[in-house]
Amino acid sequence: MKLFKVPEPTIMRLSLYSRVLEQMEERGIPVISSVELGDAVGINSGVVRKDLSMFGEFGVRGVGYNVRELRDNIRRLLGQDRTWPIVVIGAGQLGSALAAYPGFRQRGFDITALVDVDAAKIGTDVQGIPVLSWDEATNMIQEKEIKMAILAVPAEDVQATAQKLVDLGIEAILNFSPVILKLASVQVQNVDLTVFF
Ligand SMILES: NC(=O)c1ccc[n+]([C@@H]2O[C@H](COP(=O)([O-])OP(=O)(O)OC[C@H]3O[C@@H](n4cnc5c(N)ncnc54)[C@H](O)[C@@H]3O)[C@@H](O)[C@H]2O)c1
Repeated sequence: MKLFKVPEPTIMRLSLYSRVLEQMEERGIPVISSVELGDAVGINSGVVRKDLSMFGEFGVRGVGYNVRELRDNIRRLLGQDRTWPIVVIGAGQLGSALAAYPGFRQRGFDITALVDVDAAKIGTDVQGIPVLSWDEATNMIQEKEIKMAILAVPAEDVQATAQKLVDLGIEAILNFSPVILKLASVQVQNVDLTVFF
């Protein structure tokens, strides 16, 4: 496959396609057309065809795409064919719920630990995932070369915490805290669930 930079909206659509293809594969469906895939994710089939053209010509005109082959290609492109260790910062209600969600692991994201400053939480676990102090987490992030973090701390702690993560070598942050992070040289995705209502 060619190496190229895929635009962010395309990446978002690819992960939707990947999810639909996963369900198709589970149901034993071998082939899917661009119209069916478009209908399943609510996107025009022309956009689907354009997105998928980056994988070359393996779609068969008038027949469709091989479900497994397409899914494997998309997974590879999205980096879902390997495991990414992640730390969750903040073992509160949100951080604990995210850590307990099994879907992350199914998609190759392995939540290795939670980190908290609350002595009552440090040393406990969330469904087997340990809650560490910053000292413990600092060692672990460096030893395991963890590059991704989820931020679920109160607003006032966000900027300093994010900077600490960058200094530890974190390269991508999914930020749930209600602060728009200003950071150079790292990928930040700010998530506000209320936006989706
Ligand atoms: N984006 C969204 O849609 C969305 C939804 C819900 C909550 N939130 C935000 O997520 C954050 C967490 O919410 P919550 O309900 O889990 O809060 P919470 O109070 O239950 O948990 C916050 C946790 O962070 C810990 N903490 C504080 N400072 C820390 C630091 N420097 N390092 C590590 N841990 C630290 C606290 O001890 C606590 O355990 C808040 O900022 C909240 O506004 C966002």
